[in-house]
Amino acid sequence: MNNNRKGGHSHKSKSNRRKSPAASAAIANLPVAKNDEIELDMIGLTHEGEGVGRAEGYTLFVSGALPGERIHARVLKTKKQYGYAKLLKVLNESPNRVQAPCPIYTQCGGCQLQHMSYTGQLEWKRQHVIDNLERIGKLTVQKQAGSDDADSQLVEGTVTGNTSTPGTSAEGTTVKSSVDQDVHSSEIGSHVPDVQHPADASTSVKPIVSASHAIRVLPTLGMSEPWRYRNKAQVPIGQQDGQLVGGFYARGSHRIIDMQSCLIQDSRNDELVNKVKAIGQELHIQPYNEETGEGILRHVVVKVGFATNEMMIVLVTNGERLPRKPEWIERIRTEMPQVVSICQNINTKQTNVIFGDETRTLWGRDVIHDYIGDVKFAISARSFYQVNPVQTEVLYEKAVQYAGLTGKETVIDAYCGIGTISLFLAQHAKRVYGVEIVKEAIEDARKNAELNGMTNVEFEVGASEDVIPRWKEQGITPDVIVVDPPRKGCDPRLLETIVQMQPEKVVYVSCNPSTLARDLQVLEEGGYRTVEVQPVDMFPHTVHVESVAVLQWQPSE
Ligand SMILES: C[S@@+](CC[C@H](N)C(=O)[O-])C[C@H]1O[C@@H](n2cnc3c(N)ncnc32)[C@H](O)[C@@H]1O
Repeated sequence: MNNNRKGGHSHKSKSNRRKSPAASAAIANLPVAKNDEIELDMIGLTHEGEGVGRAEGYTLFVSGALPGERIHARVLKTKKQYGYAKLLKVLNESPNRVQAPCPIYTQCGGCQLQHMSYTGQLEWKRQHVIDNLERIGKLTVQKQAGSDDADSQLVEGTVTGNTSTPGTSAEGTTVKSSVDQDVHSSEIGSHVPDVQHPADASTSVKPIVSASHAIRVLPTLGMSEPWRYRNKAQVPIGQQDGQLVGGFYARGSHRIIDMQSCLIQDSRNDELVNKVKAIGQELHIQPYNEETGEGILRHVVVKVGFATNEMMIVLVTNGERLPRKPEWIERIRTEMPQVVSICQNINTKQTNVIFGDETRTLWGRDVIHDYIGDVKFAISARSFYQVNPVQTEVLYEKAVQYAGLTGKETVIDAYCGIGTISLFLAQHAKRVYGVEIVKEAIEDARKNAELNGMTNVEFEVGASEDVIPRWKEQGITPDVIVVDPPRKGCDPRLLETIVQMQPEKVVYVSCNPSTLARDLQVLEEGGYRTVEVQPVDMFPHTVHVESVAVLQWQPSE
């Protein structure tokens, strides 16, 4: 590549070109160079699940290595502040190391923590939340979950039951006590490294005031059976050696690796996908080719209602044509009687996005049903529905518990999706207002309210940061605001509006600890106190961490 031809390249980038690795290391005064074989102590894990090691103060990221381990590694790449190394041998194993049960774990990018014990994963997830609160939010976290200090900050009805008891997670999974976790975490160093990982760049935030109170972070609520928890599979279809294949893309590529079974997927979904591949092979369906844009079948999407055993299959096709449609329907119906809905989605765009705009019901209903707790949901081909229904109930119950509702309250549910949390809240509140940016999701939310005979909830389409200020002008005064934003967190205008509306409580459901920490800090500066944070393991064996936090309005004297 000739950097001179590229606009905007500085003289510096030009002069950095084509230096040998050894020369680069020497110039930057690095302790290691590319291809060096070294021994390394691992001190942490990034939010992407890579081990973090230090060689004479220089940070190296090593996939597959765990905190607390001493490893033999080869340096793959060096940059000024950090580099990457390949794990060659574990010299001293972490007590958390286990044999990953999935035979394709290292090829597939779906799970990142299968080589870590489940207890270790739960501890790491809690520590990851704490690290973000402290480093990004500049908030103070109690060293021992469950101390009297935090109890004194809780308002009546906020936290009840055994959820604040360290040592026991949801459904009886025992995790180490939080005291143990703190000790252990400093031993295993499962914290955010001081040197920012490139993938962590977006989490960098402004420095701030430290909070004068300490937040209680509870032990992660895990699953007693943390396998086969997913209710939805989305499988790309291709062809290899004349055979129809479907599974997952090999790490960092779009090469499909055929898969018969995924250990985090419900086995009914695996079975249905395998049947569809076999049927497609017999009916000579042409798989879609990403490069040429030719072929017909792009993806197979299957969903199962855990509580109802109803299944849906969606064949995503590159155009309206699905050859031998009656045979498809007949075969699926007879071979998988749980299927109540067979749909076709049409996607002609050259894109990574799975679904196109048009969905047709080929046979049966256009929705399947499922329950979370007592609330019934209709799930259509494209509607968003949490993929781990068991833990969703745990998460929502926690959110309702934190809201501390008595039946008299007005509640706003921002980023409400298809109204799942709203309907949970509506069972305990006077009135709930839900807002969501996707029109179809709000249509589903309204249908779901009707399905459950709930009349004390209303939904509006729009951006939370636009709609809620309007509600404020209209005189709506919420006692509680619940937010469940996407990974990028809440819009600053929404946070500002919350501070102006001053609801007694804010319940923040988050899928990203770094933006949670950033937003909590803003709310703290606006007069709220974060009382407690509960991490919930919605995605065992992956690095994803869900949390729910409760904040109390606490105006300065
Ligand atoms: C993490 S999901 C939560 C959905 C829902 N609470 C649930 O548990 O199923 C975040 C939702 O926020 C929606 N969203 C994204 N930006 C938004 C915005 N500015 N205003 C309102 N909703 C938004 C997304 O479409 C998505 O449905």
